[in-house]
Amino acid sequence: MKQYLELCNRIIDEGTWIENERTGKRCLTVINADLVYNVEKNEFPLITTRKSFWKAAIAEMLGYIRGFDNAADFRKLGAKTWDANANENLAWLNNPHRKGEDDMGRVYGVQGRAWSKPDGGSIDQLKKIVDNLKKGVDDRGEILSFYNPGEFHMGCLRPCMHTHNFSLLGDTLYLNSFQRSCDVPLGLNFNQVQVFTLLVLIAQITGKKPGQAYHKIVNAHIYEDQLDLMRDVQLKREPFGPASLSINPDIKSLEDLETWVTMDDFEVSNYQHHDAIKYPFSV
Ligand SMILES: Nc1nc(=O)c2c([nH]1)NC[C@@H]1CN(c3ccc(C(=O)N[C@@H](CCC(=O)O)C(=O)O)cc3)CN21
Ligand SMILES: O=c1ccn([C@H]2C[C@H](O)[C@@H](COP(=O)(O)O)O2)c(=O)[nH]1
Repeated sequence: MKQYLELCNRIIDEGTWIENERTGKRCLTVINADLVYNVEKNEFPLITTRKSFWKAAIAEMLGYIRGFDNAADFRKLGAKTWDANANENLAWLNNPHRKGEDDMGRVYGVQGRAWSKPDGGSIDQLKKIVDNLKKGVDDRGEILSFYNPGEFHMGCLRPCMHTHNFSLLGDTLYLNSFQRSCDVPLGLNFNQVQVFTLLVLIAQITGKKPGQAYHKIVNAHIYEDQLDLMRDVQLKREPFGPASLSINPDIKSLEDLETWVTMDDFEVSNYQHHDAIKYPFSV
């Protein structure tokens, strides 16, 4: 929580106003933030200075793991987060690659599970990582990358958290996650939960112990219409102590994650938080 608050304060104290063409809004912006989550000690990085909808964040990550390309599938799992990008952005609505209502195109999980090969067929990056880690193998290239510039024109948004790099030291699993662009009031609240949960899940299904997760953010911003709420409401509140996450121990394989897992398989304890804050969302 402390590192989140420090980043928010840093943006407010040192940020530069940048005009963003895609959304037509100005963003108060800093470059480079490094967050670390202690997954080993189960210090779940939930924001406490407002209510966090952590189940939607995990649902979104599970949708990426399943390779979803449709906002309706995310909704069924419990995340409405892709509705706007799939159905309200004019550039995407006019894109000939859009397959209709709720289609997100070739984004995130599609790249993670079915990266198209130029010579035909596709690559399942996540399955390769899980298979290797289960055997105790880290080939120093255990990388799940959603960033495929050759297919940006076929998706509604370029991935923000674009790369997850796993590493094995003995039987401890580490994760470095890279994010190019971060909406700190809304997105980061979700992304922290996702990095943490991804490491816990992959450690659990490969029989490893989770260590630390390292989260690198490049462009960290607050949109102009979010600033007052962040500065005058959220940052005035006193944070509470960390919560912890528990996951159904029956989840044992990638196939389990792909087939029967729901949000009922995740529980949070000791989550003390202030009231919800409704931040504006920019499409
Ligand atoms: N401008 C922008 N910011 C983002 O954070 C973002 C995007 N676009 N586009 C793609 C995804 C979608 N994400 C989202 C979308 C919506 C919420 C959101 O509205 N969260 C609310 C309520 C969540 C709920 O009720 O389930 C929140 O208070 O956290 C969060 C992350 C993160 N990403
Ligand atoms: O997981 C996510 C997904 C998206 N975001 C934010 C970051 C930006 O505010 C927008 C994406 O806009 P770009 O113009 O493509 O950078 O969505 C996030 O914080 N986390």
